Amino acid sequence: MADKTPDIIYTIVDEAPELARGSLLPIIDSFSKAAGINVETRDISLAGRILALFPDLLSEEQRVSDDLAELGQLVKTPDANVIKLPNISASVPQLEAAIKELQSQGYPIPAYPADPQTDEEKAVRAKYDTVKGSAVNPVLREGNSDRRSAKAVKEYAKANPHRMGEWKSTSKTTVAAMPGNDFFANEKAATVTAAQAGAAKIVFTAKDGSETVLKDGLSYLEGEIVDATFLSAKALRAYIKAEIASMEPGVLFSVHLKATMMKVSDPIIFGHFVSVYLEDFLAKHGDKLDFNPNSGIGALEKLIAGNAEMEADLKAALAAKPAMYMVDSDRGITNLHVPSDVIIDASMPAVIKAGGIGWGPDGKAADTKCCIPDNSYACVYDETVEYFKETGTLDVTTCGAVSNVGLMAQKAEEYGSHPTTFEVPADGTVSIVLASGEVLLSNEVEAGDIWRSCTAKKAPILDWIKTGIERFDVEGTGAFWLDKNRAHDAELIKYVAPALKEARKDIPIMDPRAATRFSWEEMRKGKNVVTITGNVLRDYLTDLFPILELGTSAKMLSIVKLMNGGGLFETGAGGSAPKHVQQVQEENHLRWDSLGEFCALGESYNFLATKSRPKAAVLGAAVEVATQKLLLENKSPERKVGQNDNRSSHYWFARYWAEALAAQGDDTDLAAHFAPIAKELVEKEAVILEELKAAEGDPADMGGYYHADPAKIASIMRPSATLNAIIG
Ligand SMILES: NC(=O)C1=CN([C@@H]2O[C@H](COP(=O)(O)OP(=O)(O)OC[C@H]3O[C@@H](n4cnc5c(N)ncnc54)[C@H](OP(=O)(O)O)[C@@H]3O)[C@@H](O)[C@H]2O)C=CC1
Ligand SMILES: O=C(O)CCC(=O)C(=O)O
Ligand SMILES: [Mg+2]
Repeated sequence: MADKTPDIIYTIVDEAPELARGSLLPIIDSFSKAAGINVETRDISLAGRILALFPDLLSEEQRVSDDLAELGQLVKTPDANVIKLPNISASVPQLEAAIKELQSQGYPIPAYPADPQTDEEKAVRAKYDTVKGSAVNPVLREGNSDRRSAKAVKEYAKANPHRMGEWKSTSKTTVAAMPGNDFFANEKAATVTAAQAGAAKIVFTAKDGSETVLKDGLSYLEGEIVDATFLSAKALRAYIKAEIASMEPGVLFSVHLKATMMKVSDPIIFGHFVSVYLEDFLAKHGDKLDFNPNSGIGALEKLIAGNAEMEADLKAALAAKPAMYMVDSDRGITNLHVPSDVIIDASMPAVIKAGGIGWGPDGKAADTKCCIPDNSYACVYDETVEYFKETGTLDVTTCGAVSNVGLMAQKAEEYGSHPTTFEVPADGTVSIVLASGEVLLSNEVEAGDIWRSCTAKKAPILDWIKTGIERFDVEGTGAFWLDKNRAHDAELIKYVAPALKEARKDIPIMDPRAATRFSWEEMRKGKNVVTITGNVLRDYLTDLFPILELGTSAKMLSIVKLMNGGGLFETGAGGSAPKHVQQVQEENHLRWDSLGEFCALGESYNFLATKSRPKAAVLGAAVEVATQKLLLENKSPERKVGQNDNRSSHYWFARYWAEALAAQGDDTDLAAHFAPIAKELVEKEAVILEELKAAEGDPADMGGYYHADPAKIASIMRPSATLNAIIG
């Protein structure tokens, strides 16, 4: 770790937010320096994390530090002040593409061993698995989550309603979950007692009595909630077949999972959808091909490219099934092409915002059946779809704001369950066995079932309840989203109910389906509502409500109050917007909106100000003024070449920020420093905007996708010499 913790750490990430950093960070650096605040970067990009795995194979110039490990330590200290932008949570196809790109740039790193055989291959695979999927957020999120829209952002959305598709009561769009034998139905849970605390392991016992330790070295704290559940592979396949068979004509078929965050379970579930969809093709050719359905139809297409018979058979196999919801109909990318293309938290709100429609292979909009296998959370989307069929399109000019307080700290619940998730090898029993030999929980399973155990620790649970009550007091309405009929939630209620009683708070505890309807009804009346939820619902709801209310979750304020006193300020509630990068590559227009970064930046300065740094308070207050003005003056990015884009919105942000600093009276030094800067930014408006606009229209060469060339990015993102000279 560096000698002195930087005042603020800004993260180097991937895709659109990384492009945006190229233009925004120089502005932040320059403004911070004037206030004696040092801002440093740390690299948590996918490429950076891959390179950090192989110091021994790289030359000195190629070697990079393991910044994620450093940040993982830092967030456990009170000094942490980290602005975290969204990063790629890599699926296997993304990981392979990033590795290939790095190899092509001369980095001698090994290929991803899809099917490791030798010890060496197994070791490489184990390394790569540490960067696969959501490998960053669970490490940094040492606190619970507080996500809401800033007042100015919400007011702007009400005054400037975004486009919404029309909901009709005749819509044939539905959500389809498994009839049973899923994670929800099979869940068992226990709260660890003082006597049970300590070491534990997960053991598989086959029918013949032979035992395999699936995971050793677990350790439970007193008060920790532990659960064990599984999803039956047979039941899953039967459900997929039944849902395909019962498709209505004209309706698109789709599946919505989180193969990135749920990196062990969900790629397997995705693979079952792929193999059932392609059953005719795989029956004929499967044996001849080294194809893992978990990688998707995209991987299969690459494998069979050039084989005319197989290509024709694949086409026929797909044509024999109902039309699929498309990721990109122009390029023929289906829902089942890549496991990370359709990610439920973003994909379901998009369907709902559009009025219950997806896009089919013909490029036309159509009603869509949305398969979400597990009943734990499918009910939220099912209830939402039914609610909109009943009540029609949401009026965003009058609806209230829905905020969330989510139990997230210390790898809470499903999002921390990757090391304790297994595809069961044979029929038998999976048990959690304590050091005493006591079996805490066990499930009878069959070969292929997906078994998993999740935990939630007591200290984060108590902190979450406290934070939830505080936000409820601010908003005035809301609920704890817990289902007394779900084993894990029933254990949580044993914490929540007494805490509410002790605090004399009358906050309802509702199951997710009831809470969904309650929240839509309350917010439709114009009320502000807090949803106090577990980790998965935190993720899902902080896209669902904002995407409908604000048009995008990128505008959310996303604060993680770290358990040991530090602050982690995330930008928005969404991801890294690959489509935005595509547009830059094609016509050099970046429609990424940095409003999330502005909100996080303001909070980060305000947090620094609490550590006796008064100038940070001045910068923070001015960021808020600038952000409000930017909204008021409509200077956010738009979608088309020639309109405002990310870079021009940063010009306006810098200008309004400098103007606010020049105008304030709390710190005369800062006012004097920024007065001439503000003046120059105003005077040179026309030439700066002209320089920025002149850069647009033609394809842009980034010199790499996952590991772009910093010089090329700087020239793409900072094309105004005039602005650069003023910023310095
Ligand atoms: N916190 C994190 O680190 C997160 C990371 N991810 C990662 O992000 C990647 C992409 O995920 P995906 O599910 O496609 O979701 P995204 O949130 O990246 O994108 C969905 C859509 O939301 C809109 N959008 C998102 N952010 C902005 C913004 N700042 N300004 C304007 N519009 C925005 C865009 O719509 P349009 O195209 O219509 O303009 C975009 O295509 C994945 O690799 C995933 O793992 C995902 C979620 C969180
Ligand atoms: O870490 C990830 O993969 C996704 C995180 C996410 O979607 C969220 O926090 O909203
Ligand atoms: Mg999310």
